[in-house]
Amino acid sequence: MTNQTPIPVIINGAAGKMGREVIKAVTQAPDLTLMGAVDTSPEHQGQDAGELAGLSEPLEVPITNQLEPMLGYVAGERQLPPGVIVDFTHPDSVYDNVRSAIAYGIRPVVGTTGLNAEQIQNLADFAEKASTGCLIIPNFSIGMVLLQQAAIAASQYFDHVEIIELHHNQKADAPSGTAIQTAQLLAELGKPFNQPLVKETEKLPGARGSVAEEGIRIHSVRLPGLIAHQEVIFGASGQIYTLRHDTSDRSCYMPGVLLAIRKVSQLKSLVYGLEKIL
Ligand SMILES: NC(=O)C1=CN([C@@H]2O[C@H](COP(=O)(O)OP(=O)(O)OC[C@H]3O[C@@H](n4cnc5c(N)ncnc54)[C@H](OP(=O)(O)O)[C@@H]3O)[C@@H](O)[C@H]2O)C=CC1
Ligand SMILES: O=C(O)C1=N[C@H](C(=O)O)C[C@H](O)C1
Repeated sequence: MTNQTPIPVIINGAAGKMGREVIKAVTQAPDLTLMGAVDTSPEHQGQDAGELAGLSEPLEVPITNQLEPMLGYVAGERQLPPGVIVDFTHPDSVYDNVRSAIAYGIRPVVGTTGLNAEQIQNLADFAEKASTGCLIIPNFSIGMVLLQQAAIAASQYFDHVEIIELHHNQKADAPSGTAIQTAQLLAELGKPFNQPLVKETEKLPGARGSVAEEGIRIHSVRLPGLIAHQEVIFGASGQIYTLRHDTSDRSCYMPGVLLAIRKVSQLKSLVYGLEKIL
């Protein structure tokens, strides 16, 4: 792998919590080369990406807010393998970012959550027409994939399930992308969950959480001190079965991010979920 020409990588949202981790991870990977670091945050314009990520040496890659020129620059480097852009920005901008990247032939690896089903379908259509790989991964940690697989297995035997997701209080979207995906995976079984035994009244709106597909409920907690956590709680007569995943450091996402960067150029369409590329 190290003898091959490295894959050019752009990080969008490079100055953010995830972006800084990705700068470190990409820089340490011999088969990848960081060519661009994009972020709209005004206070970081022109700052060196290595310095921003706390590396000992500068990377000579300045932060820029100019996404399209950066996409054009990397797309123009014809002697290099196809470029990849990793997006950890904001739910409001990710859709346009991904469309722009595909238009330039740059393969998106999307960690940003908050895309709705219609947006994902539009991006899938766009990627298909362009024959361009695109990965949308609501959660890059292997522990979450394992939790979801255990939850799918359990859902065949339990008819009642609720999801609690807990995150830091700088998170823009709720419920989390991971919780929505977890509910979708359980709903694929095609059976209704949580048939009510009584007529329920919410004395305060939202007390029973949000209702996802097949009646699966999701509750969102936001507190300083948390990073990212999820419980899937199954209930049946006389027993509770709880699955829980805790993130203590954002480095847990980096093996999944690097895998996605290496895999996305082998794809010709949009793929959703880390479990599909493991
Ligand atoms: N898939 C996964 O495994 C994970 C996904 N996430 C998701 O990733 C996203 C980012 O999370 P996190 O790093 O914690 O967020 P941060 O707010 O720490 O970082 C986002 C960065 O992107 C910048 N930004 C905002 N809009 C744009 C834009 N249009 N173009 C370029 N840069 C932009 C922000 O600047 P400014 O601050 O000035 O707005 C900020 O520097 C969220 O959606 C989160 O849910 C997070 C962790 C894991
Ligand atoms: O904002 C976060 O932090 C996270 N976002 C993703 C989500 O919405 O599921 C992944 C992980 O939970 C961390």
